[in-house]
Amino acid sequence: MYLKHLILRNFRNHKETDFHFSALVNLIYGNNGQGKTSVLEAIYFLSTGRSFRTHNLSDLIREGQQYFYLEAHFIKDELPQKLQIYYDETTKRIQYNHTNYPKLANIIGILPSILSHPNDLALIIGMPNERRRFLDIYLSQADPLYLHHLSRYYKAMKQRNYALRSQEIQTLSAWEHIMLPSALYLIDKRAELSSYLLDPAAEWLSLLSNKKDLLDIHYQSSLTKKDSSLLLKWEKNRHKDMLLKATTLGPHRDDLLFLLSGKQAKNFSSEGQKRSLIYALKLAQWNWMQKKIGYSPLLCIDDFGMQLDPKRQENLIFCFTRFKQVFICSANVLKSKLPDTTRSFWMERGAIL
Ligand SMILES: Nc1ncnc2c1ncn2[C@@H]1O[C@H](COP(=O)(O)OP(=O)(O)OP(=O)(O)O)[C@@H](O)[C@H]1O
Repeated sequence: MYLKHLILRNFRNHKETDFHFSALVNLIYGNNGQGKTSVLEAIYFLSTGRSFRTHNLSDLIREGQQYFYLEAHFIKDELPQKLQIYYDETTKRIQYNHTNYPKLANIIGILPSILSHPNDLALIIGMPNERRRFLDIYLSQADPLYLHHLSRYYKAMKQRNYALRSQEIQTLSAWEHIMLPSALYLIDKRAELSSYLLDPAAEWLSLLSNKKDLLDIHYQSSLTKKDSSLLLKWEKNRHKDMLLKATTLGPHRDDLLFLLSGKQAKNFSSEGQKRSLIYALKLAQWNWMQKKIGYSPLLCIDDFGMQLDPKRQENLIFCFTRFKQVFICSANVLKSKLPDTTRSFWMERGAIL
């Protein structure tokens, strides 16, 4: 897949910006606050129907304007395709080729992408829910059944929590029986993804760090080999859960552990090592998604090379040569370090100069 042409109209600080991208590396560079990240935000929006900076679509409309419009022309399955999104305070229009879609959620999967953003650090230093979200987002994109079980599990668990709070002991078992198949599906798929990510992520990290950082990933599940019945555990925990008014065990409490050279990255690794680990995970995710969907997703990297030393930055650039289409945003990356085939766009006040 290859994003050829992108139009941003009244999107963030872009009035009307027209990008003709290279099928390989694209560098969007310029000083702070000029509209670089907004380009990646537009690509992410076309990919997921969401922004990674706001839940409020009005924030995306250029100040003083009434609407925003995005148009992407891309080649997929060797065919030229087009995706358009228009939004004003009252109307949303989503058109994929000649079909109109009612909801933004319908566009998920049309223009798949992997984004690396500075906030991704939360994946390592943040709470376990950040790491579960990381797994859930990618599993849901690639497997509709996962999304079904995720929603089914959380809905049933909410009901179980309600029953715990209102002391309706007789209904607990029914909710637990609904939660069980979905819980098992979520745990199984998350463990599978974690173990799949390990090899490519370890390989990318070794490349980035000149073989210094050795990665290990463990999915910490509520279901262990020693104690394999969730149903029995929920039953055993009912008294405790009733006191705490919440379900204390299940995939909603699971976590992902990142170890660097045997030590927990969250507590032991330097900032540059954590950033390198994030890049390695994102590149591994790209590998995983490509395998799942059968073609290359777009790779978007915001604030390229942040906190990496020059050698690691150089290694990261070398990694790009293994990918198809890449979009890099940076306020300071040197053009000369990037491959000769890179197409560069210098941004100033929401326009290409
Ligand atoms: N709805 C909007 N209308 C107009 N301008 C906006 C809107 N939303 C954000 N901006 C402004 O757009 C500018 C560009 O933001 P963006 O994050 O894309 O910049 P950037 O070039 O990536 O900056 P940095 O290098 O600092 O990350 C910012 O100055 C921001 O205040």
